[in-house]
Amino acid sequence: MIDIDLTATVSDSTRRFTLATRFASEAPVVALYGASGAGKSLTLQAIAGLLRPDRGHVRVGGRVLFDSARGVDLPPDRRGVGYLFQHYALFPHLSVRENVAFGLTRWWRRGLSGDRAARVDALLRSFDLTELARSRPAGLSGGQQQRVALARALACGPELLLLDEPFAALNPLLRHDLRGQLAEVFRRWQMPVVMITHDVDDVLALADVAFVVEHGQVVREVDLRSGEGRDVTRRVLVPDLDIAPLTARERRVRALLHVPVDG
Ligand SMILES: Nc1ncnc2c1ncn2[C@@H]1O[C@H](COP(=O)(O)OP(=O)(O)OP(=O)(O)O)[C@@H](O)[C@H]1O
Repeated sequence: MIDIDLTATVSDSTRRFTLATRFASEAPVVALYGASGAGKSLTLQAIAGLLRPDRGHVRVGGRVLFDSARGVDLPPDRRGVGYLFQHYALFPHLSVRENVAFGLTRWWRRGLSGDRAARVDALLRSFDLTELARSRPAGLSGGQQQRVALARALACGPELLLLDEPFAALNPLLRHDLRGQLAEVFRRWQMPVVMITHDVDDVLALADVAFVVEHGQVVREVDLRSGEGRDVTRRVLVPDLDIAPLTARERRVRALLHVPVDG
């Protein structure tokens, strides 16, 4: 269960933006969907503890991560949250293995103990990165970089995974293929996910519930679990099916999200 109700104000010398976001869901995969600048990344940062809200609460699976009324404000490293940054933010001077190990930062500085080294190796295997372990990120494909970033986000054993535009760094063809892979990661790791996107196809392929964000506020909730189930995810995994016309469900979801049916 994720339960968010917060307000935050960010400003610099020329701009001021107010976030007043509120949503709650028990769905495994929640999407925050909205246009660029709507306030999605700031919401994710507030959940992760990278942005301090003015007031409100952030609760995840019964744990209180932030509650202004109760004086609770856990630091990022105690929130149990894995964060996949937009464009992945891999460290260019570190190898794949070192990047993944960085998810265990505090121990990394003093070297990895046996247990943690084993965990990193298991993550590398799990994301099919073992053979790339000594490579630098610049030499990797977009999909490989995404896998490194996911492995790093999962290294600390988080209870919630936050994904900021997981496909933003990829070309459209690769996005299509990697949606299926990400759906597989969600199934395998079985942890709640909050994903932000401005692509309706990400929502259709991956989310159970979508919250539409506009001007710093959640204005609409769309439950994608009703009706035909996860047929759209199957269509992504079987690309040939993608040439089929939109299903009735896709049309309904696009209408709810206010996306043109041919858009
Ligand atoms: N430190 C800041 N000072 C002033 N304005 C800011 C600051 N940080 C973000 N903003 C503004 O707040 C708004 C919301 O930003 P946010 O990054 O959450 O948008 P977003 O919905 O994630 O957009 P995108 O999809 O492009 O990443 C934007 O207009 C942004 O310019």
